[in-house]
Amino acid sequence: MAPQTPSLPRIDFSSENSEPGTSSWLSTSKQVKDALENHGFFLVTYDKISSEVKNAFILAMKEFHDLPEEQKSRFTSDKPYLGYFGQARDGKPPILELTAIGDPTSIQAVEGFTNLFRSSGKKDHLREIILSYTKQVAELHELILKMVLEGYGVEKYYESLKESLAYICRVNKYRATEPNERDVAVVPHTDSSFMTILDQNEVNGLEVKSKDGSWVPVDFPPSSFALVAGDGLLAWSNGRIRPKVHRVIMAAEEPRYSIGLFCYTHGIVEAPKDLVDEQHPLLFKPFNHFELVSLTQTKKLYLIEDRLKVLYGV
Ligand SMILES: O=C(O)CCC(=O)C(=O)O
Ligand SMILES: [Fe+2]
Repeated sequence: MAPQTPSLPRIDFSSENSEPGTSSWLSTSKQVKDALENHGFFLVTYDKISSEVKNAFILAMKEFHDLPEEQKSRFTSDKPYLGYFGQARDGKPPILELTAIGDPTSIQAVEGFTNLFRSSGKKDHLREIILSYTKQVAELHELILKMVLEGYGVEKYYESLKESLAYICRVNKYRATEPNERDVAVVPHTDSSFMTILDQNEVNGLEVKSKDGSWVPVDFPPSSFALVAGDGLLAWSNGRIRPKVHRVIMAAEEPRYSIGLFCYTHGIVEAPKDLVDEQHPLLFKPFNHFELVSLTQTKKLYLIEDRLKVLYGV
């Protein structure tokens, strides 16, 4: 039997719980808010994304990673956080190769990626798979965001926030490890996104840091996704939601594929005035979200949990 992760909150988004306006919607929104404030993390069961769509997406990414190094490396961008990255370490294949596609719900952006493949049949097929998967996970993001706003009684801001959302899809491939090899493949960090939805193949490896400092391995139940709070939610909630520290440990006979759909805003991140009062003075100056992403990368603030305070603290 798969190991249980009892200390991590799990929320069921079956259709009757995620229909806006119903009483179950209100109680699910409360669960979302409580899980985010207490853990910065939850597992969500959501059966609207079929296993066929998910498996086709993972297979497509496997095909990409099976391409020769030279071909993969041609996927680049002028933005420091997009493109393909994979570097051999100590003469061994890299433990982690990552591929970050900006704006992955737009046809043009996805074509920038699928154009790496030579056959036009393959390009069309991959484009459809990527768009189908990322659009459905983006819908899940929007549902969660709507619940967060509902939970704080500020759903009036939902439409304008939704209009400004921007996504990055990052696929991580972790190679199988050798017997007795146990690699910290992704060091402890928090995400600079508003929030991130993580999905994976059947190989575990993600761990989240609990309040007592211990590491809790995350086991993904069927049809579930992990929701990780990032810096954007910290600023927007005016300190009520803390980003979750997480890492990846690889010790597995099979490669692990994980997919992160990182949710950002195109514009400025700031706490709504309703969440600022005498008990909750404003903690961060309004900031441009993609400036934070660039600074995190170029100033090497990736590992600094308090980077928002350092950069934009009031
Ligand atoms: O592979 C995972 O499960 C998590 C990866 C991660 O934390 C990240 O890409 O920011
Ligand atoms: Fe992360």
